[in-house]
Amino acid sequence: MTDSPPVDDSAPEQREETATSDEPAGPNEQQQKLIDELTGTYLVDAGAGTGKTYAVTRRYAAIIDQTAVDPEDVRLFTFTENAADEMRERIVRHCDYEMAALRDAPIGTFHGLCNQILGTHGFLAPTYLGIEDTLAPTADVLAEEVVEAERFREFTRQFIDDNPEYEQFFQVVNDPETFLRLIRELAAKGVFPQRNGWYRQSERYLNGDSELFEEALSKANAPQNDGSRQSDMRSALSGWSGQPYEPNAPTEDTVRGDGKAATESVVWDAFESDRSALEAFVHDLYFDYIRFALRRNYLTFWMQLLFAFVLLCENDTLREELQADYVMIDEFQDTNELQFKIALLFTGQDNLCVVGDWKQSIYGFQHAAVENILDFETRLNRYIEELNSDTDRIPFEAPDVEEIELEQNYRSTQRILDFSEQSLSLPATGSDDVSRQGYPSGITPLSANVDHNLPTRIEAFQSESDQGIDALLTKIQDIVGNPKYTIEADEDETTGRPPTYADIAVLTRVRRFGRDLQRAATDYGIPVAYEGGMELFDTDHAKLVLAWLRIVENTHPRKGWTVILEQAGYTLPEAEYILKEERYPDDMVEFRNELQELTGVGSLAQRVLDRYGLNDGYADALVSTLQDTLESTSLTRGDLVRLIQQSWADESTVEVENRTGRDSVTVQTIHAAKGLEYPIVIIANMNQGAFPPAGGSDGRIRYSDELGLQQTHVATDAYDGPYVLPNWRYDLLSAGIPTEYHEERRLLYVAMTRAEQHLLFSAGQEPCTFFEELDCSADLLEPDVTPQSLQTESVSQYEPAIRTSTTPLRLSAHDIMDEVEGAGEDGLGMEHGQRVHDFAELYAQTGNGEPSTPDERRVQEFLDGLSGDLIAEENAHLPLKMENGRVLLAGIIDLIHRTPTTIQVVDYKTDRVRTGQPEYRKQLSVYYHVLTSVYPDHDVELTIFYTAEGELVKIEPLTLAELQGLVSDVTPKLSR
Ligand SMILES: Nc1ncnc2c1ncn2[C@@H]1O[C@H](COP(=O)(O)OP(=O)(O)OP(=O)(O)O)[C@@H](O)[C@H]1O
Repeated sequence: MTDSPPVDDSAPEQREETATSDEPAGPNEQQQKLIDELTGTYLVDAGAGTGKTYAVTRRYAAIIDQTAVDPEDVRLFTFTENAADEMRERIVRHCDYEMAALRDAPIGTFHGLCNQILGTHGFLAPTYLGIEDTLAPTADVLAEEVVEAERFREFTRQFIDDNPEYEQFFQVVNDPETFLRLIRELAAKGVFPQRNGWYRQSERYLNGDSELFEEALSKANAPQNDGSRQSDMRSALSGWSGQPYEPNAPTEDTVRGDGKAATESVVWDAFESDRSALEAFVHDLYFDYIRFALRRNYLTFWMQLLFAFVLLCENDTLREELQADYVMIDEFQDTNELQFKIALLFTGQDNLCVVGDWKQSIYGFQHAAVENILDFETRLNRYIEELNSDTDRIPFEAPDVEEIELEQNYRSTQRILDFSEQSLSLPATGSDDVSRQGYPSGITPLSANVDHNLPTRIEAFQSESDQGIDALLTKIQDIVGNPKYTIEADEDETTGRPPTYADIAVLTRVRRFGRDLQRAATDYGIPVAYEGGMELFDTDHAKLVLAWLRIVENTHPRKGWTVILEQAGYTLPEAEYILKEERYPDDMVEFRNELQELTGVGSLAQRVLDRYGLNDGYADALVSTLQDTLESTSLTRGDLVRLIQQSWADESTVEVENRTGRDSVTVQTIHAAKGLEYPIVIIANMNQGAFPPAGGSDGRIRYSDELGLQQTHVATDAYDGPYVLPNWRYDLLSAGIPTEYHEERRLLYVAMTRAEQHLLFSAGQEPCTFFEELDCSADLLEPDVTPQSLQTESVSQYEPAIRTSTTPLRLSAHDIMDEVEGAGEDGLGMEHGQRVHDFAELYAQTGNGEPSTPDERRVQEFLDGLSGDLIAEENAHLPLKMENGRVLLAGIIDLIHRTPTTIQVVDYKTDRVRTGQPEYRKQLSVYYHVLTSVYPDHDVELTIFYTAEGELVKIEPLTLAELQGLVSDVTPKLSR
């Protein structure tokens, strides 16, 4: 803690007012500039609460109000569906369009907009990577990471069996999560495998970036104190000789040199060492996993972006068709490299506007690239060059970038704005020297533009306990109703009102603290509601369901019984006796038998939870998550036991949100609080190891921009192995990259700027460096919580935010057909029809098969007469956007006959009558619209081959609008 004087918290705000909260003056000058200047490339990198989103929505409105522009001509990327909806609402308020006209406008998340194009045009996208499987629009999108993790585990087991040559890597890493994280990270960079090698410029990334590394090395290996002290890198390498490296490792003297810096020639040799075996392994694992997913008909978010990118790169006609005249991206600091490139591929003219705040870039762990905004112009030009290297994909070059600064803040008091400026230059640990890192730490000062008449308090407090929870609760009790913490009130601007619980937000860097606080608060009767990701599998609910599943599925039933008996109050010796004798209580045996009768996992979980009277939000979340997991994967109930256990071990989280709307304190992680604002913010748990969090290192095979693909350990036969030893090359190289805490500082900035009126910091007995370095002295606070009775109306309940399904309603093409008498019948029974189809499929695919009926013979003759490629039994899926949701019409095309210019659809009918033809027309029309989008350069023709007569009948397709009409007739209640 610095010795600076305590903040004078009683001084009223001193600043120039330019607008009042009641009477906003309209856009300020800089906002107006952004709204008025509609063409060209703009970068708005401005602080929190400066009205970026406010200005972007008005700019969008101004663009579409131009006569020559329609909403379809403007693509706007956001980061959540909610943000997209809110944007639409805001836009409508400022333009001549009604909401209905904006419903189909391309405003949405990267995933949403990519999914849309994949649904209509993505069928062949995998072929561009040399994958023969197609991408069905019916593919499930796995939204939950736990589900993907389970699928990936299944994949790795198979991959290990099939690829014994990669055993050395599986010796080094034995948790599939490491690989999945690595694959996701590579995908976020735009690094993709293709059948032979890597896609486009991917390989460049894998070998590291020598310029970047040199830059880092020059900092880490620069002698200190004007050359009198050794470099950080050299001191980090002391103790090298004590490491169990392979015999080929250089000696400590060699790596450390005899001067003040480490020997760089050895470092560069390590940088350039051959890593082709590692690359080949990662390639095969990555490529095979994509194929695995396609074959199981699922996609993940990152795969959606990957395929959309590939499609936009490779299909020139489609890209040109989809390119918009104007492209805007909100929250640009959260984009990863691939998203930036995708947005560029969607940009048809030099009218690009990106808006964000580098200081709020806090999603590095999800691979957001803060450099996208920090080095916007350099990256923009590099990506355009990269994408245009072989053909002109982006129809403009190196645009002039105009930067617009927004400096007025519409949220916090001036005191808070000034105070939060320090966050980006505070050291995060004792050895973290921010001044030497050459990273932006200066902030454009912001001025408050809301009329704040009341004093601001900025305080820090500390207590003798570990986390400081009781002191924090004491402070909360002190704040509520206390005139010292008066906050603004709409009804009375000058005198304000004393705060309630709901005015307070407690923000924490690590999730677990939120739950600990909630528990302690509930014990004292203080209303506190945690919002954000919860470890759903680490609850009593999940443990009981798991225990019963173990018993029912007979997978370690002993473990299951132990939990159940303990829960029922049996002592350990009693439980042991029961287990030994297998004499379980009758009611439990009865319940087990009852569960064994149930088929669905949802109903099983529900019954278990009912038995224990667990019927809260967690229960709902658990049942629906388990149900979703089983539905979207081919897992059995037995596999589910493993999944729950693994998710529990991985601390996997499921989003829950508090829906009470009662008077309770909100507790959130800083990540969850981004974009929100509260009158009073307490940044809590500022303790050692909690901010920045301790541990959490990456896996043993990892990627970094500087070093590319690296393995931290190697499997070796040295020393009469086999052993897994630390990789000396990696240790040497990583010593050349200083550990950086920039994102932690940005998190601190985000946390501070959530406060409107008062800002507090809290720590326990071992505060973190941030807390100690704050320009605000801390008071010692003696915990003195007064137990109170929790008002029922303020009891906070966890309510899981159960994801509304983004999956379209699936219908079969047959669902839109009416039954017609005589149609579909051939008088020879259903089996006859099926046999004809089977024969036709086999003959088309292989040319083999002997016809056993006249119908089959006619099919054979017909097929023999076709000159083009034959594709039999192909799945077809037509996505349709309906008034109130999305529908997917699915069917199977009997035969596609493809020539260089035409696509002929053939449907075999064994009917003896023609009465069904108008209904078949509906079915074939579905195929028509699928195939015209898959083969835009071909003429598509629909035909029915009546096998009874050998007659080929041409069918005219219905329009899309007619199909939509038919769908709405059969789905009057479609409500998704
Ligand atoms: N010119 C203005 N006049 C009045 N209110 C404004 C003005 N500009 C922005 N605001 C208000 O300020 C608040 C913050 O605006 P907005 O959410 O657009 O900021 P932001 O820069 O996107 O914030 P963040 O960086 O935290 O996401 C909103 O309530 C918005 O309506």
